[in-house]
Amino acid sequence: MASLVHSSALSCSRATAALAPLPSRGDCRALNNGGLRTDLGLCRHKSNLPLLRRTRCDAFGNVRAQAMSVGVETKIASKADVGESSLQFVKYHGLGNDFILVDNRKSSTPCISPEAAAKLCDRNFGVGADGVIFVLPGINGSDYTMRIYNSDGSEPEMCGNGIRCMAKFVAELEGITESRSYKIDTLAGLIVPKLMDDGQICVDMGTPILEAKKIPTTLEPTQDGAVVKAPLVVAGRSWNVTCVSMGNPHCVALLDANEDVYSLPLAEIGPLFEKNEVFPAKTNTEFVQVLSPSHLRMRVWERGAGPTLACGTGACALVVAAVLEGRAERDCLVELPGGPLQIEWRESDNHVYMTGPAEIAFRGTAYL
Ligand SMILES: N[C@H](CCC[C@H](N)C(=O)O)C(=O)O
Repeated sequence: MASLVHSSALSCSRATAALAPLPSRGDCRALNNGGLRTDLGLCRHKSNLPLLRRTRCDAFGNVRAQAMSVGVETKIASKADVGESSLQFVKYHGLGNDFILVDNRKSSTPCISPEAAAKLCDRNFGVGADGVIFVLPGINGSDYTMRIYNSDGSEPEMCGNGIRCMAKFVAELEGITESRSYKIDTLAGLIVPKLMDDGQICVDMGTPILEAKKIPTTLEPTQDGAVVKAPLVVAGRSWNVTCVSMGNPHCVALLDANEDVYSLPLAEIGPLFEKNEVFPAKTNTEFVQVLSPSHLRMRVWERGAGPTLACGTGACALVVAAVLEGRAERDCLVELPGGPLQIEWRESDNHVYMTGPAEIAFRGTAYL
């Protein structure tokens, strides 16, 4: 599938700079020695997007000293280059955990397939994202329904950063600017994000699930039916893991106090946890350094998405795990590679509350 992305963020830079005299085709070819196609007298920006007009490109396809016009309505984009259908989307992120959001309110099923979603998530040939989130009509009294596909096309039950982004997106669709809560139905049950006056979103993430077979894991329970500090050998090391579900499965490995979480070979060990046989539905895995009883530092390897800059359900799961292991208080600052989340596992109602940001990045049209 040729996927060309027209991004208004790019096209809005259309004519900001005074156009220098156009180089001849040769200049473009000579400058553009990255083997990029210029047979139509056009450079292609490094993102492989066609530029409307010849322009100076450096060897890496970077546009230089010229405004660039980018878009699928380019005259050269033949039908062969552009698929038959397009998809309007808005790109949001929660601490760098980024998502393509789609207004799907007219139907109760996602408008594109998991395979198409995976292609859109490709960071070279698509929009690039950790997942695609669809806003569907509410059911059983909820305001909306959230469905999400990971960047590998798999469908998880829930996404913490994603539901904060969805709350912001829905408020934009409705033209809401004041603080309000939404009841959002998910495969993990009813989740309630609240837009706060300060722009943050506080989400009632519901109750953590600890029963081993409901994680699910085949690890033997160690504490009241839960898997707490259980040994699991991965990559030749025996880890102590605690398993928590926030609707989606999490394997939490709390490190010794003096071990730097950024010293771990995440790319090597992440997949070995994700696809480990003791997790029949695979798992998200959080590696945690306890800086203090109320300050935890984490890295994550996500099921179906790999290393991400943040994982909201993971941050919730790790606070529950750290409390169960007696290493943290119930209200913690969780430091993720993309930024901080405030997580509270409230004793009064056994619910976990997550507070953090959600930011819009750009709007666009994707061609499928
Ligand atoms: N990859 C996760 C879903 C996204 C979770 C994460 N991005 C979050 O913010 O909670 C899974 O397959 O369970």
